[in-house]
Amino acid sequence: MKTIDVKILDPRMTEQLPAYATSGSAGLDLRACIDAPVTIKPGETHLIPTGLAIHIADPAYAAMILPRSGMGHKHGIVLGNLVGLIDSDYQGQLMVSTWNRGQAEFTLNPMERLAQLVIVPVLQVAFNVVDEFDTSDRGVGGFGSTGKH
Ligand SMILES: O=c1ccn([C@H]2C[C@H](O)[C@@H](COP(=O)(O)OP(=O)(O)OP(=O)(O)O)O2)c(=O)[nH]1
Ligand SMILES: [Mg+2]
Repeated sequence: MKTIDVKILDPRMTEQLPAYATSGSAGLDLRACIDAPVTIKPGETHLIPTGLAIHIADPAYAAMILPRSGMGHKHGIVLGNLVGLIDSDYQGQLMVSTWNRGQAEFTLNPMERLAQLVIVPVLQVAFNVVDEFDTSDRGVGGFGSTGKH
């Protein structure tokens, strides 16, 4: 397993470092490091601190912040940026843009698990400028060009 550096910015996280819930888990749950409950009205977005900073350091990796399915499906709590992308050289606090896309108020409690972090491989590329591409099966077809069924 790869190891990355983490800074604990909120002492409450010392005992609750994100961990894989099962041996096959892809995500590490992030907690709302807030001092008091935060009520998020329908349509509102709040930037919620997680009490942690990570430094991935290796440009061949990044982290993504994704919603938790239960929060998104049951409570309409998803991400204001839809997906958070954490650069390998980012050293600041992990922040969760928390959007209530539902119809009802949602109260986020201190240290509640609100989103999840996934570490993913990344390939950095250089551009080779061309006038024409080599022929491909798809060509420029997209946006439903292969039909519905
Ligand atoms: O949900 C998120 C998304 C981003 N970040 C941090 C880590 C990331 O490396 C940095 C910049 O994110 P991004 O590049 O997506 O935002 P930007 O609006 O382009 O800001 P910048 O100009 O700082 O790159 O903000 C978070 O903490 N949470
Ligand atoms: Mg950016």
